[in-house]
Amino acid sequence: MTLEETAEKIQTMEIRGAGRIARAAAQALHDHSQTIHPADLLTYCQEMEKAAGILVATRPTAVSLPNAVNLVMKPLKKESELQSAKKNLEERACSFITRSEEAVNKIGKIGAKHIRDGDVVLTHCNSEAALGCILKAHEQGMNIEVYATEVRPRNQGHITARTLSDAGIRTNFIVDSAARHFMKEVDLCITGADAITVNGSVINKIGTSQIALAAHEARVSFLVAAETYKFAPRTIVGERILIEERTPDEILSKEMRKKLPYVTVRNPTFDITPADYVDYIITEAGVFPPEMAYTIIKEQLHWDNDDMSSDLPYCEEE
Ligand SMILES: O=C(COP(=O)(O)O)[C@H](O)[C@H](O)COP(=O)(O)O
Repeated sequence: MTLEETAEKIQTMEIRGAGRIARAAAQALHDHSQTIHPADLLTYCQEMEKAAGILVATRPTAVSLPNAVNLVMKPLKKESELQSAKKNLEERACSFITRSEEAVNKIGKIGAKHIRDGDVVLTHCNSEAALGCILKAHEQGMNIEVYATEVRPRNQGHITARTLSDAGIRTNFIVDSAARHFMKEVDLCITGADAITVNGSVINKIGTSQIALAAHEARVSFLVAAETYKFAPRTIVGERILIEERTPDEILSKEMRKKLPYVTVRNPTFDITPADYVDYIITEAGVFPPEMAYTIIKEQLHWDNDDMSSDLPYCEEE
């Protein structure tokens, strides 16, 4: 698959979910590096930088995407020779993919410890990190039941329901607006995250914050399962996470909209759950309260003030 094809698949959501997007971007950079034959290091860096820009522009909210691209691209600046620059970049891409897969597995194992036999768990959207916890608990013999939301408008809940059903987990499939109605039957909620800010706010699929609010009201625990590369370093210096708003076609067809001249369709893809409504975040490095986001960014992502300035350019002309 070419880099442009990967970018297109991420944009159209054929590849979706923050972890998968990050791994696909790393793979695309790896493959692109292997495909191109630049004359010198500077040309290589410039071509890779262009490729990185194309990938990062596909979806604006999942911080896993720029974080993955940065991890692969940033050390390029220190390279002095073309062949080793290529080799090292390709190795970093592969190592990110491996670490990302390992992180999801680890989160499943850690998360399962926070689920008790007999629990009723509610999940929203389709998060491999959140589902990993539920699947692991089931695998360990716990008798659990799940409420899975539909997730309008793109119906990611259908994938979640299929995965749970295939695993033999009793699942109640509900429309998004039924979450509060059923909250009294739920023991804990687990979702994934597209981004986590320095103040512990969690950005995830639209509707997550309403579910967190309903959980808070019902005194039901609300957990977030997220790899450490979902934390957003530049929120330390006040950068806001952009909430993607997708085409109205996902909600009402052009034909329908033509008949409703006074109606504007709004389609935000994610929302922000304040840290106050999040009990804790399950990462591959352990379980943390949302208030510890700063420490995770500093200690797990190893970001320093230099990193804060700018990600681009990854290469500098002599
Ligand atoms: O909101 C979504 C997916 O949104 P979309 O379908 O719009 O990409 C998921 O909950 C997070 O990305 C976490 O997923 P994961 O744990 O798999 O990274």
